[in-house]
Amino acid sequence: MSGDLRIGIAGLGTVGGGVAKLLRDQADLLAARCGRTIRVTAVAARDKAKDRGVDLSACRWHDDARALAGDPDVDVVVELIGGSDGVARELIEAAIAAGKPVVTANKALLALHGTVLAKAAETAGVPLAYEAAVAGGIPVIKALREGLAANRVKRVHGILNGTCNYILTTMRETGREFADVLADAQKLGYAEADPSFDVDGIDAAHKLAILSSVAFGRELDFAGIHVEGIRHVSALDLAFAEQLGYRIKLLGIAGVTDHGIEQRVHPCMVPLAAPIAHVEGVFNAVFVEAEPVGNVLLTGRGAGEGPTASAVVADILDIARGHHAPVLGLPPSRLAPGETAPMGRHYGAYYIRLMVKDQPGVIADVAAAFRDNAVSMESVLQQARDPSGPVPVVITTHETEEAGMMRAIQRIAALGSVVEPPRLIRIEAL
Ligand SMILES: NC(=O)C1=CN([C@@H]2O[C@H](COP(=O)(O)OP(=O)(O)OC[C@H]3O[C@@H](n4cnc5c(N)ncnc54)[C@H](OP(=O)(O)O)[C@@H]3O)[C@@H](O)[C@H]2O)C=CC1
Ligand SMILES: N[C@@H](CC=O)C(=O)O
Ligand code: NA
Repeated sequence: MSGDLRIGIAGLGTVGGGVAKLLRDQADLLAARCGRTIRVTAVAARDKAKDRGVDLSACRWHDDARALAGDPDVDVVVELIGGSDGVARELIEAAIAAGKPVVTANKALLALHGTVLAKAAETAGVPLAYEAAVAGGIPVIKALREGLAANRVKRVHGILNGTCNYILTTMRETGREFADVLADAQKLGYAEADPSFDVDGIDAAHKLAILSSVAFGRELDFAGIHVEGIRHVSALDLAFAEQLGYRIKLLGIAGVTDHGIEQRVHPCMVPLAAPIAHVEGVFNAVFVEAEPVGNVLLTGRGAGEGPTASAVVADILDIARGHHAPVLGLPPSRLAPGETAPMGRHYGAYYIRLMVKDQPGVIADVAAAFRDNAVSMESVLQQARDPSGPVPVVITTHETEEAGMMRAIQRIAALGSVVEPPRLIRIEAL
């Protein structure tokens, strides 16, 4: 490709609008960096009349976004609609079939159909770029696929959802309620169209599936990921965590274990001494452990208009320069099958908070449930004394296998003296 690079943008919301503005504002810089002018020639969204904060009157408008794939004035299709099926998927498939490079931020689509789409793109010989889909503005796909290409990755973990990190940080700092803080994240443009994707850990799992595929050279296995969100993290747990020398973060973790590659997303107790404990607000972080490089920590903004547009435009620039790497880091025929180690085999330490009736024998019953399932307690904390109502009891354990821990928790939950479902948070030794 030479001459002007003509861009068609589907979706003009937080990210699409941001991309149009960034291409306008940095036009000279981008042209200097790739030796070509990058122009938006066509756009599509639902509402033609909506003000996008950028003049798009010179662009062709398509009522049907899928028509961008066949528009003769579009060289590159940028999909910023979202959703794991429907128009976004059909547009990307049509663009690949038409031999047009695709840039997308759509992690939901890639997590579920990434292997098939990557194979289609490789077969057609067209780039499928998705830097914005994982950790927004942090160039983590480029880092793993290119900068760290000489390494064998052992483990990758990170804060992959800006909305959850913003909520956990703000709840801890201000004592405000979960729903109230979530509404703020939605106003700031961080949250997904359906915010339950954020708070239930699904968005982080989408990103982890992609990250893990690129890190370990495997087909994606979103269905195999163990996923828990942050709805049950209470102000009480946030405070106990600090008291014990931890901070609670929603982490995505993928790593090599004796039972295969583990993939899990859940709230974690992270030691306050770990750098990731201090990644706050909408910031994301990705920590890679690899040989021979050692440890690499990347941090930056994972959501919002500017950071996400930054990643989308970097992908466009790569295409303008004629630079592209295999979609998932390896030719599709070399990808290993995507299989995930069973969560029951996870081996780690745990924080458990019980609300119990303050009466004799409670701790003995709890300790017996742990003993019978080979779980060794590290500490027990009961601060308040209140014979009239339930009191919190916090237990931390030594490292143990998850399956035994779950059997113990089931037995503890059934005790008459335990008045609420036990709260369990895994402790990560980072
Ligand atoms: N927001 C963020 O911080 C980040 C978002 N992403 C991803 O980027 C993508 C876009 O997200 P975001 O910009 O936040 O979403 P928004 O909801 O802000 O924007 C979605 C856009 O898609 C348009 N749209 C929706 N349905 C259709 C359709 N059927 N045909 C044509 N256009 C349609 C909407 O049109 P209209 O405006 O007319 O309603 C809107 O312009 C998603 O995949 C998301 O996961 C990735 C990283 C960060
Ligand atoms: N909803 C996502 C947006 C970026 O992917 C988040 O909060 O991180
Ligand atoms: Na990124």
